[in-house]
Amino acid sequence: MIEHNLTGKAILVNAELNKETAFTDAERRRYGLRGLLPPAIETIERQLERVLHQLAVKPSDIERYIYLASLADRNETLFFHTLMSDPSYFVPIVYDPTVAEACLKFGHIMRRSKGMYLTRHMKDEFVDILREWPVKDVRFICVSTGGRILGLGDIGANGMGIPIGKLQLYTACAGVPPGCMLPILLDIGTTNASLRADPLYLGLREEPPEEKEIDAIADAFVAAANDVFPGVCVHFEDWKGVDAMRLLARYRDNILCYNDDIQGTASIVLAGLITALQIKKEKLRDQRIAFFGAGSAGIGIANMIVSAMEEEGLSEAEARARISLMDVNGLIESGRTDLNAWQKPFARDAAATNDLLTVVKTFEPTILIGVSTIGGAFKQDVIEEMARLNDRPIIFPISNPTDKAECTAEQAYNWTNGKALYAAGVQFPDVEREGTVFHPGQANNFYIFPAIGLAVYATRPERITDGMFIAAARATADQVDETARNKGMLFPLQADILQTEVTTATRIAEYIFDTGMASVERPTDIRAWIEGLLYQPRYREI
Ligand SMILES: O=C([O-])CC(=O)C(=O)O
Ligand SMILES: [Mg+2]
Repeated sequence: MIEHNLTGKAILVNAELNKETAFTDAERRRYGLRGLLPPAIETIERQLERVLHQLAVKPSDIERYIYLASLADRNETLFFHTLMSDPSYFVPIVYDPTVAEACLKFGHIMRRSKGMYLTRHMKDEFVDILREWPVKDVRFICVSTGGRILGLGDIGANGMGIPIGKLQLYTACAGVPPGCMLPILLDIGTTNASLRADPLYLGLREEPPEEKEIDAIADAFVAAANDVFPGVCVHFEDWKGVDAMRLLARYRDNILCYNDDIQGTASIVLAGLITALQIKKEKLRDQRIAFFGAGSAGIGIANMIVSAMEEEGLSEAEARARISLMDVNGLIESGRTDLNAWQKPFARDAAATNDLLTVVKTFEPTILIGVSTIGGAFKQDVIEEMARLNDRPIIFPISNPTDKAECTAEQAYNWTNGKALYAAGVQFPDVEREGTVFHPGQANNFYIFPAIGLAVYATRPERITDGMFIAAARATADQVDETARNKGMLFPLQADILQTEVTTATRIAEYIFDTGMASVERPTDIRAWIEGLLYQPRYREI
């Protein structure tokens, strides 16, 4: 039973309460809905049929995205029922890659405002403004400045599509109840001059301030969020890389927060590597890993790999020596004077170069990871060299959306004679080659952050640690069985995403209890307890 004091039309425009044609006769009488609805009384399954019919006649995924966004505004239950009925079909529509197009066009396609917009000019009033949010028990805030959205760069307030989409996946992929979530766009301005010149742009038409001011705004924001919503988890998403790393370091030991681009991405890449190395029957500690890209994702992955190698007995220095990074200015090597604090520990004593092929030839990596946002950066000669050096090269071009991937699945399989163990940030279709079907993996953090969310929702820890993300990686990898691995599959099936993430969340929760970080009592059966908390996309009595 949902508590409320609404009647008539007010119920039909409330997305949480609205059931449209599924209101029973008794509810229609009780709330004065009789003449406001057509006489048919339908099940949610019949309503889903109508949704699918309407989606089928849309000409493109962006149109389907717009339709689904309006459905979410109108009828939350039916929206999640739709997503959860076929996650492998719907995730690419409400999330990457379609959400990329939606963000680029955000000011043009917007219908109804969702979540909250806080601007830098409201800094002294963040508390009062957050109190305007109608829900008091907010447990998750996903906040972005839009400073680096996916591989699209700075798109300012257009980035709002990302906090909205990420939080929808907490529910669709891990069953976290949707009412406790708040997407926020923290508008600090944008460096994107063409957006600032677009008459339909919805954000501040200003350059962002300097780092010190950004930190002051972020400080005011996290303080206000914790003041208004005690116990809230702040999920940072798609900030400019250096801001992301600096602010994670600033807050991770002081408040309940995480950065999905740094920790979530690292966790899913680690999961893919664990599976790939199970296929190869090798250890992580023996690998040599080359990164093309050394921003927040690259550094996040590199650091998590170092931690995982340390667990296998290497020292930190030994682990770092097995990693080579490149950024736009070339190899991260000790002669560089432009390295940031997070890159410096990875500087190698090697000759300066900005040629990836040279790095591959000299460093001889077993694993190549792309986090550069430069589409097509893994050229044929680079991939062929990886195949010459390795019987089964591991190739992970993670940048997204699709046209930013450093190489496609088809290229990787063709250029390695089908030997590559491949995963990208977006889902590429299966590739058929000389009678064999290859299944490219999707190393996307959506396997991880909803499960972290569910575990945090259940156990209420005071901090989020890298250990939780490593536990999530291992749990995800453990769910790829031998039959799947034999087919070269690196991740669990997306069709089973809810079961997968509940299992992952159970493992994270166990870790949280084992390490004494939970603030609730340990139940005897953690999985059953977590299952009891899951949101069900079914109509409840009102
Ligand atoms: O959203 C995604 O698909 C992955 C991600 O975090 C990013 O690219 O920033
Ligand atoms: Mg992101």
